[in-house]
Amino acid sequence: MKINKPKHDVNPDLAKERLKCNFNIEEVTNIIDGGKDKTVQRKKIEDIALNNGASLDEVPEECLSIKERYENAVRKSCVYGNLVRNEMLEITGIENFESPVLRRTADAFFKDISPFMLHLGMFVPTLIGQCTPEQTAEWLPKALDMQIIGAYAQTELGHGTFIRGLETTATYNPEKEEFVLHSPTITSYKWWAGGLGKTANHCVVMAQLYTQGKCHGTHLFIVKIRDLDTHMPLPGITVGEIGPRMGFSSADNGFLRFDHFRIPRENMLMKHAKVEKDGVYVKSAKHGKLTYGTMVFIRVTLVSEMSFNISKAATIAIRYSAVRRQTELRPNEPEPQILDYPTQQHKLFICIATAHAFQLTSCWLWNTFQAVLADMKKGNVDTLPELHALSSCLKAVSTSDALSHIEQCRFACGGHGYMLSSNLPFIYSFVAATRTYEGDYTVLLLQTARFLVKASEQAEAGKKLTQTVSYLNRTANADRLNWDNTHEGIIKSFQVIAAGKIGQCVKSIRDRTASGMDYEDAWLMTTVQLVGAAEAHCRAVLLNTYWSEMRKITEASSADVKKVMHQLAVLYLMYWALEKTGDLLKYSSVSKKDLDELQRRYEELLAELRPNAVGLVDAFDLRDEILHSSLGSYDGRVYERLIEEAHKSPLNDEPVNQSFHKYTKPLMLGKL
Ligand SMILES: CCCCCCCCCC/C=C\CCCCCCCCCC(=O)SCCNC(=O)CCNC(=O)[C@H](O)C(C)(C)COP(=O)(O)OP(=O)(O)OC[C@H]1O[C@@H](n2cnc3c(N)ncnc32)[C@H](O)[C@@H]1OP(=O)(O)O
Ligand SMILES: Cc1cc2nc3c(=O)[nH]c(=O)nc-3n(C[C@H](O)[C@H](O)[C@H](O)COP(=O)(O)OP(=O)(O)OC[C@H]3O[C@@H](n4cnc5c(N)ncnc54)[C@H](O)[C@@H]3O)c2cc1C
Repeated sequence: MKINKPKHDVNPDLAKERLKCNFNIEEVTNIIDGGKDKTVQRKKIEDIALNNGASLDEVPEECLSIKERYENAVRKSCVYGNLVRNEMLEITGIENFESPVLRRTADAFFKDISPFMLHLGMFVPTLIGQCTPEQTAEWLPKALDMQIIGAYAQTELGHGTFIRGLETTATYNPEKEEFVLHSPTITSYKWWAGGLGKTANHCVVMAQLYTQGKCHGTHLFIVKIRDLDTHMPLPGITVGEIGPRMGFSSADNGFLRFDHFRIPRENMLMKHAKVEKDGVYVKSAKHGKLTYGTMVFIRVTLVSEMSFNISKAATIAIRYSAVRRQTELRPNEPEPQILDYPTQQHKLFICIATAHAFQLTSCWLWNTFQAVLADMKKGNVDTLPELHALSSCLKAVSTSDALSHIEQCRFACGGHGYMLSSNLPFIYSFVAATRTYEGDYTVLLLQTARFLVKASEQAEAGKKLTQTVSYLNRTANADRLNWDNTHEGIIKSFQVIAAGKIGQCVKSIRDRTASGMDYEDAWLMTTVQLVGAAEAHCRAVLLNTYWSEMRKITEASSADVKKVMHQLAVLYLMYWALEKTGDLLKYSSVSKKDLDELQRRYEELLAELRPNAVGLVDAFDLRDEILHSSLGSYDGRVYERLIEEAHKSPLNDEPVNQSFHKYTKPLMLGKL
């Protein structure tokens, strides 16, 4: 594999690490990309970005003012958008406009985020999923060609989670064949939509549909909010940016208020329901929640997005840990590389394993999603509830795990990890938002719990369950599992934990209703346990999927690659078994001796993986221009880069800052 040659000598410690690596790095890269041809395609697309000015910021993004950051991000988005439409989509195929490769390449342009991300990320998928064929023909080519730029305006100031509580109204007027969009209250302001504040000229709006005097619940509408020539907001539209946030600093999350704003009837997205010219409401969907389709789609894609973000953080922290030396172990001996500390390995190797676990699970989830779409095309919506339950818990757990692993990577880099130039704070604050957006962590786990409680009751009644919950059929009446210290045994024990927790929830709800509580209150009182049960189910799914997909995907691999991929998966199983010892003690016959043995094996495994650590992150094949990190670049010039970045601080533009003469000196002289 052609590695982009570093311009400088590689740090000697890092160079030695690469010599220690005992597997074929390119083979692992191909596995991660999904095949050799995919690696070639990815590199081709990355080359297009890198040869066209990506990563060329004279002043680092973080040193710009809010306005400058936004304007710079728009400039780069236009260069990038143009490359996407003219060159990259030709390679991926237009149907793969959401390809992870495009997403990954975008990072070569944006350290933080593109104000156009939601255009491709949510606006376009909504058009694809919610339009009739006529509407698709009208809007989609314009959106893909970026003749119109869109946002997804669902959340309001008063409601994000509870979609049924949204207050924006779309009232149909049959005389004019128009909908009137209105924001009746302060809490009905649309709030948060990415790109809505300053960038978008269109948006998809979720609003309560009224026709013939009746409310039919939330539906989607496409709305032009700005003049395409002047970009001025149209009369009846108040639109702006919501203000600085923890991350997303180069984008324009927006607010939007409608004052009796009129749109043509055809602007209701009518794939699943429509309003006839005379105002008659017709529902064609066989499932009530198909208008939520974009959210399901994004939840599915976020699992792969989390893999990518963990792989960036792990690459930075592991390369840095190979370069960094700290603390004498024995007098007069060189200080060890911090990567030699088992505590450091404990923080970091799980990140490599998790990146693989999420990548393989995301491919499996994507295939499940495609199968459900195919079913729905044939009019069968029976598989949707399982997909919703699965995508909800995997979105919740993958974003939450990614966040804590990335924070560990930052801890692993000590003080330098706190520098924006390390890129870890950017990655962290980007991922922090994913735990909330597209469905809050707790809320989504409670969605999965609804499905699990029903499934458990069906298992109790002797019904055969679908694949991801079929373990409930086997474990419904199991009390404590006999501990079996094999890999399959660990996976089974997680299924028994999940089944036990779900069973306990069902019992709590029944006990509470039996003592006179109504079902809603009994459910509410049990929600802490229900979240735990859904998380346990998700862990069982993740462990099982990672293990079985890893074995499948490495069937034809070389022995060394097989070995290291196997070691990572075993590490993942052991890590989670040790994290959940309380649950294992409760639901299996595991003994203190078994757990001590597991701990010993885990520590040995860290040592076995140690020589391959740098090779494993090199296999993620993240070019420096995508990584943007003073600590994580391929050549390991950590200290030189930290100094170079420090010199870029605008505060170093002059030797004395004017504030000295204005304020400090008068203070020193007692003249203030
Ligand atoms: C041009 C240059 C471009 C440069 C950039 C390049 C970028 C490259 C491409 C980018 C690629 C990828 C990046 C992607 C980035 C995305 C960024 C996203 C940003 C964030 C966007 C948002 O946040 S949008 C807003 C999201 N909001 C939410 O998620 C809200 C959460 N709430 C809900 O989902 C629901 O309201 C609820 C699930 C909590 C409950 O809903 P509701 O009250 O209506 O339902 P009920 O409780 O009554 O349930 C009834 C039954 O329905 C079931 N249900 C609920 N939801 C669903 C569903 N979605 N599907 C199926 N079934 C569902 C529910 O379980 C109930 O079932 P029963 O129990 O059987 O009754
Ligand atoms: C960076 C970012 C970008 C975003 N982009 C967009 C966008 O482009 N378009 C868009 O429409 N929206 C967007 N959002 C909004 C996002 O989807 C919502 O913030 C998210 O769905 C959570 O809703 P909320 O803010 O109302 O939180 P709330 O629902 O108010 O949550 C607050 C707390 O209450 C708890 N809670 C709420 N309901 C329940 C319940 N039923 N049971 C138990 N606990 C509960 C939650 O767990 C949480 O702890 C974005 C948000 C962020 C942070």
